[in-house]
Amino acid sequence: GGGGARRGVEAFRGEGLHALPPRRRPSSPSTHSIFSTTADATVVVDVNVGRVDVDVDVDDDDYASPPLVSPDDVLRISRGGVAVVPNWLPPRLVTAMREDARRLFADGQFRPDGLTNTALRSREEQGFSPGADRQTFRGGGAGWNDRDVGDHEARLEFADRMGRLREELAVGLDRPTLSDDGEREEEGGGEEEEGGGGGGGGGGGGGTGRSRSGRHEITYNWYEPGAKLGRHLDEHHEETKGTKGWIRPSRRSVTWLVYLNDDWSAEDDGGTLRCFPRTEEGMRNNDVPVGAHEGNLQVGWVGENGQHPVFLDCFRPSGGAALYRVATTSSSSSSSNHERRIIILSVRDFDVPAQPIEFAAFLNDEARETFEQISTSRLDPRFARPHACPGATEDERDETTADAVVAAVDDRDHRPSNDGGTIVDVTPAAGTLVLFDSVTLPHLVREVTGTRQRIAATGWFHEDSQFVLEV
Ligand SMILES: O=C(O)CCC(=O)C(=O)O
Ligand SMILES: [Fe+2]
Repeated sequence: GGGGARRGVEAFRGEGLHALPPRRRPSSPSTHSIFSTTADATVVVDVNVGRVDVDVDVDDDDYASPPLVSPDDVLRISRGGVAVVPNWLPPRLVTAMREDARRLFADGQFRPDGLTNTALRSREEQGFSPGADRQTFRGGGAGWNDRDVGDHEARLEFADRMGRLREELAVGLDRPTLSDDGEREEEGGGEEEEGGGGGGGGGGGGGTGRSRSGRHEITYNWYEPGAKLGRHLDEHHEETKGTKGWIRPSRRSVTWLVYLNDDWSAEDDGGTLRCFPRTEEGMRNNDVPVGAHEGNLQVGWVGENGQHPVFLDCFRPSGGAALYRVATTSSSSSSSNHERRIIILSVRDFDVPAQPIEFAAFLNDEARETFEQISTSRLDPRFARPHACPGATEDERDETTADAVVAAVDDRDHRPSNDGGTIVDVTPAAGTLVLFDSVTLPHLVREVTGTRQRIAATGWFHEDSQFVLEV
């Protein structure tokens, strides 16, 4: 292969460990070796015989690239934080992709795909306005890697890099099915919404959302001046999505964003990505991975710092559902011997109601005191359509109701939901990578206030759903 080693060097950020892929390790376990890597060769120092072998016959594609994400960042993602890595994408590729996106935009290859607050109204009512709505490129006829549109080679190189990042996350986050490429999901099947509640779906976009090369999503995002994206989550517990929740074989697991904007100033240009992660203290006080536990997706937080993930198990032996958290106790004999136990937080097993769902109603008194819900109408405009408002009648499905909801959403947009959360603002500067858990981290894009377009590559790494309903 060509260029693998060079890409590896460009990826190097001067931090983190240099891991060799398993196949480069010596076949004899008795050989005690010290490894180090350079751009051109693998140096094997054989301690036993005092001899130095320089293996220069390394295939570029086998070459051990430096990690694309640090262990610290992986830990941060797994504890409900946001990983931000400036200068992650080589400038050459940033430029090539920005030009590619511009050309595709001029060729009419982008589609409206907004989750602005106007998404509270139905699509037909909405009417698309380029000045307010985000637009997305999901690939030409043959998907992201379509040779017939734009700079196919730049997109291919980028997809390859994201594939390597995905493999690292599969191991680092212990989400093994992230490394599954998956068969292409059947498209067609209509315009079903990923978010289940209508609206733009935060990039969900439904049946045409998948890259044609697999189940993972990879897109370009385009915001004209004036455009923004309301606060939302990128994935929700299946059972909170209504009847459609269980039909997909995979779900969004990790959200990634790579910005392509040269000389972007948050002050002049706006377009800040605002994230609502856990606080540093909360992350320190939690040793349970966020997002899902044994396939049960997270629906909230509990604890003094809102630090403990709360999961929803809807397949209890009773046939009902329960809310629980996971406690880790290290046994006294050995600190490496951790025991995980489940603490049920709901008073009794229950049937998950239709949206809007208030899980707090099912919790015991102590848990209810600190419970903070995610995946809810209060926190996601996709679920806050007029007909989903508590007490809304048929007559109330009008602009007035919608505007009231919009105002409430706007008001809430600019502060964390409670003490367990904090705000992290990210400037969408060229080459910056952002990663977070798709289930647990609310986020929004503030209005683009300058005169330039905000351009990004955006996508989702998928992992297996808990199971697939045969329909
Ligand atoms: O463009 C961004 O910074 C965020 C986009 C986003 O949240 C989404 O597409 O779901
Ligand atoms: Fe999003």
